[in-house]
Amino acid sequence: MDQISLALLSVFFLLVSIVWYSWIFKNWTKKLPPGPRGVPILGYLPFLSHNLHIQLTDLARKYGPIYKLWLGTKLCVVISSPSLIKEVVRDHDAVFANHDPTVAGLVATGGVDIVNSPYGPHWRNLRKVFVREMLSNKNLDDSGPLRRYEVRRAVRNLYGKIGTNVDVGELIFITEVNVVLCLIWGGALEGENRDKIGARFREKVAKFVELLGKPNLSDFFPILAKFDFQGIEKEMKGVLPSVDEILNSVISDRMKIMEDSGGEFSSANRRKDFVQILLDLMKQNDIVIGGTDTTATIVEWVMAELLQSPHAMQKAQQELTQVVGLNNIVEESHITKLHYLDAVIRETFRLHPPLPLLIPKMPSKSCTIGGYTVPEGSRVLLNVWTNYKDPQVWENPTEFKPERFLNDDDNGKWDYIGNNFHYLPFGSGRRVCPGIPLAERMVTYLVATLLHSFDWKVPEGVKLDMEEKFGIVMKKSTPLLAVPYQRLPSLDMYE
Ligand code: HEM
Repeated sequence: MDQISLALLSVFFLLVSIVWYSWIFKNWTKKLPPGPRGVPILGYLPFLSHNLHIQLTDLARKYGPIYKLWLGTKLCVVISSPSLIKEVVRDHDAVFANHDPTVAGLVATGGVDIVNSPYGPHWRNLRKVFVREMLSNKNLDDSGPLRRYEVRRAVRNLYGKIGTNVDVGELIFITEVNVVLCLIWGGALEGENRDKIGARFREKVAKFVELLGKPNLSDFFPILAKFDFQGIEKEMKGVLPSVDEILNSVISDRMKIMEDSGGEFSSANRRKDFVQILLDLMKQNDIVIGGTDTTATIVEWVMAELLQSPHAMQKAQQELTQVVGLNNIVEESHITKLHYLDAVIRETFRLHPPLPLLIPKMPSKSCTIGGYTVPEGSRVLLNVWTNYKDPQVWENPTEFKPERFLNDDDNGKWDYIGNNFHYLPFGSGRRVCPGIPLAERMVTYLVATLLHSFDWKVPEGVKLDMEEKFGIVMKKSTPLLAVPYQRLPSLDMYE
């Protein structure tokens, strides 16, 4: 850092102190939640650990289910009991309907994508078209053959790798990218592009997601944002062109095909504003990135848990033999009959929720939660990870036990749509994940196919590492390597 930057930083800290203390004074009369003190100006920032979900859980034990952290000038409120989460996403849903985008997120998307758009007409239009047009039951049913094609392609890809180490996350990522690309644009990565671009794309997406979640001084001292002291904005700007370049090549191919064929976009019954919204949606990388990274991550965790619990792996495979048969291959129509596998997936979502703090929310006005004031503009983290480890609700919470989701009396109790505040892997309320119907189908279909077609083993001499690495999307700390062995009498059915 040069002299000028240092001088600027000193002036800045002086100004911030004034603003900070006057803010504290203004809010003195409000009953803010309890929380650790931290140090002047920086607040709790210097104490944040890299495994934030665990640290926030420890703090909840000390300060209770709602507490505050000062991170620079930003007040962060962490909420972790189901009853208080309900107050946020059900009782005050409209007030908490804004996400709180990071500077990196705004740089990446311009703030006009579904995830980062403020709650209002633009967001409502995008979301409505996305849900009604792209993720409708009809569109999902119509795109079934596309998913089948992609999943079978992944299995064929595995033929050549029998007996060797496979990076499970990478395999699933490329498959899922193509599924989402097909669903949104009707186009996918083809030919040599598939493996070459697919791997490069994954690397860029990993960086993109990492930057989104990285603690950034610009977020905690907005006045500092233009200096970009940590260079996160610069790094994001460096990653974006590669991500866009890959996506744009698919988009422009599809646009050309649609223009040449005078297809559905020019049909008279489509209103111009609707077409514009649809085109806006199609250009959004947040959907492709959000949808693929989360799905690949949970499939990797499911496979890791099953490799660690051979008994559960065997039970899931027995169910597949019964429902699908060894001379047949898995179809999406089998999914609703795979009850044990469904429990395995729900249990994995509980142990390793891909978004352990959901997406940070920002109240549009001050609001009372659990008797405490949550001021307008603060950052609200809903720590669902903590809830899933609560021994009052989950017996032996750290144990992988799919059976806990197999109680007949629980019909619908553990759904994904956010009605049960003890279990919210996809969030809840107005901003609940709109991708649930696709995610649910894809995760089950992918895992079912992998388990039905192959037996899986941990590579010789490798110790299975189950450590989590905190981020907006919480991944395995080391990628899962596993070795496939042929399970079906013949793999010709996949040709
Ligand atoms: C395992 C898979 C997935 C998980 C765990 C997941 C989880 C989530 C969560 C927790 C949220 C935030 C909810 C909230 O703020 O309360 C979210 C939002 C979102 N998800 Fe997903 N998601 C998954 C797959 C997908 C897929 C496949 C798509 C699209 C193809 C998708 C698109 C989105 C979008 C667009 C939003 C933002 C919604 C808004 O702000 O209105 N997700 N997701």
